[in-house]
Amino acid sequence: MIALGCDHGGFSLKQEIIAYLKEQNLEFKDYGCYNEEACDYPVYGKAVANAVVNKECDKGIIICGTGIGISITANKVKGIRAALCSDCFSAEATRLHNDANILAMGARAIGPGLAIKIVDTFLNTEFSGEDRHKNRINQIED
Ligand SMILES: O=C[C@H](O)[C@H](O)[C@H](O)COP(=O)(O)O
Repeated sequence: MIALGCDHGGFSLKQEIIAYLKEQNLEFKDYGCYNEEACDYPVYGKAVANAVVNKECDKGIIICGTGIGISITANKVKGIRAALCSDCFSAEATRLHNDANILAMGARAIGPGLAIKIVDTFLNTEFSGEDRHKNRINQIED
């Protein structure tokens, strides 16, 4: 189950991602926002982060204008490793090395075509499980 969240700046890209997830028969829960009316990204970043740490969802995807505010918010929640990605290399590397559990993107920074590729890469790359990476993740948790 994938948790989705955005602010008004990310709403339209989130709709594109929802269409893609439906096409792929992937289950998701949408934690808002639900329209383009101005709102505050911390509300939705926190909701998705909580859904992931509480194990209601396995991974999260969060979007705001830049992806920055909403990723800063999510990373305040213990256990969250949110990665702001605007390329597929980073999306793959953050799964392999950081076992990132939330993908953040900036809807004003990248287009929907690239965003979908990034989502696909993020969701289809497993953590490498290598000891050096586990050790570093443990240090983050500490
Ligand atoms: O990091 C913050 C996000 O990019 C927000 O989406 C952005 O600050 C919203 O800006 P505005 O309220 O001017 O639409």
